[in-house]
Formats: sequence, structure tokens, C-alpha cells
Amino acid sequence: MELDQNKIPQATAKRLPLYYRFINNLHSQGKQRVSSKELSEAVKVDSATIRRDFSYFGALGKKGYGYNVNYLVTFFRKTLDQDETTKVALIGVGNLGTAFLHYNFTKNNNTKIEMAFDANAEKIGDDIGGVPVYHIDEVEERLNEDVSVAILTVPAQAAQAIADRMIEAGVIGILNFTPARINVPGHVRVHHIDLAVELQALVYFLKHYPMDEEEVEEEPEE
Ligand SMILES: NC(=O)c1ccc[n+]([C@@H]2O[C@H](COP(=O)([O-])OP(=O)(O)OC[C@H]3O[C@@H](n4cnc5c(N)ncnc54)[C@H](O)[C@@H]3O)[C@@H](O)[C@H]2O)c1
Repeated sequence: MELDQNKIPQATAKRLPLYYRFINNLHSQGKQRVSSKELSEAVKVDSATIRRDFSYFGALGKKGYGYNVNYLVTFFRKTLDQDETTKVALIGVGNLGTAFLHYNFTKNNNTKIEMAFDANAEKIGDDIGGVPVYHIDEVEERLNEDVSVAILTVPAQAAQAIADRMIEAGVIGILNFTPARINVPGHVRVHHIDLAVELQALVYFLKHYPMDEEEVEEEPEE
């Protein structure tokens, strides 16, 4: 059941946590099997894509049976390294940042926001959703080697300087919610989440690829 990570297309790999969350729920409910149709409805990915994705995992659904939930759970846990918790730092405890701190990520997967930083003295010292908020000037002393991922929810104009600082402190993954494009060295991965772009994409897809209840067609790859 070994998986060569390099052979999984990136688009498939990105859907892994989504699949994992749902399959894990089924598993904890004691379900033994799941059909690609059920999966498709739950994770909102068309069933042809699911079948193709799952074939990369070596999970071949049987007609009239579907997929074996135990197999999938074991596989996803192993692949996503769910035994290990990834520690995350959040920078910018404003509207968006505060909402994230209240959201309990660990319920669904093993990432945990360990600490948060802000430049505003009024926000320092608070404990939001169980996460301590420190002054941004303490980044270097607070961030230890364990924290490898940072979520950026600062104003756009602060994004690059903050990213540089985080990387200097050992961060190798950045989830960037600011509209700013940031430059990073080659060993750092940035995922950019731009709600305006996502919304535009949704509207575009609604216009050009209207949903058809009978659909089995594949969505275009990113
Ligand atoms: N609020 C939203 O719905 C939303 C949606 C999509 C994207 N965004 C983007 O996310 C980012 C945050 O948005 P928001 O609405 O939470 O803004 P906000 O103004 O409420 O929060 C920004 C926080 O960052 C802090 N900050 C400013 N400079 C800093 C620095 N140098 N170091 C550390 N902290 C610093 C501020 O004190 C503040 O607490 C923005 O870039 C925004 O464009 C927001």
C-alpha cells in the first residue's frame, strides 16, 4: 500500500484532506463501505474524478459494493501523516484571524494553531480560542523549530515583511489570505487563498459549466 507521493497529481493531493475528513467520519460511525456516488455528494467532487483519484491510491471500487472504508482510512492516515500534528502560527489577529482562532481545526485534521501574533498592543496577552496572542516582535523568540506553517491574516501591505520574518524563523509553508503576492525562496511553499478570485471562479463556472443533475462529466483540471 506504499504510495509514491510524486505520482499523485497535485489536484488529487489537494483533495486528500477532504476525502479523509468524510471517510474518517464514516469510519467512526462504523460504516464498512461507501459508494463513489455517496462520496461525490458529500465532498462535492464529481464521481468520475473520485474514481480516478482513488485509483491513484490503489483503491479500486467494486461494482455494487463501493470502497472499503477501513482500507481508505488506513491509507489516508498513513499518507497524510495524521499521527503527527503540524504546528501552525497565525499572524494578524483581526477579523479573519480571530475567526480562525475560534475554529477548532484539530477536530478534523492534525494541524494546530499553537500561537498567534499581532502588532496591536491591545490584542496582546489575550487567549483566543485557547491560543496565546504575542507581540509580533516576539516572533523570533517564540517560534521554535516545531512551527513550520504560518497563516497570514495581516493587511496586504504588511504581508511581505511578515513572510520574510517567518521564513527567517524557520517557516516553510505559508497560507496567505492577504491579496498580496509574496516572494519567497525556493524551499518555501505558499498557498494563496483569495476569496474574490474564488467567488469570480464560482460565478464563471455557474455561467459556463452549469450543474446538471445527471452529470458524470469531469470538471476541468486546474
Ligand atoms: N475579513 C475578510 O473577510 C477577509 C476576506 C478575505 C481576505 N481578507 C484579507 O485578510 C487580511 C486580514 O483581514 P481582516 O479583515 O482580518 O483585517 P483586520 O484589519 O481586521 O486585521 C488585521 C490584523 O493584523 C494586525 N497587523 C497589522 N500589521 C501587522 C504586522 N506588521 N504584524 C502583525 N500584525 C499586524 C492588525 O493589528 C490587525 O489585528 C487582509 O489582508 C484582508 O485583505 C480578509
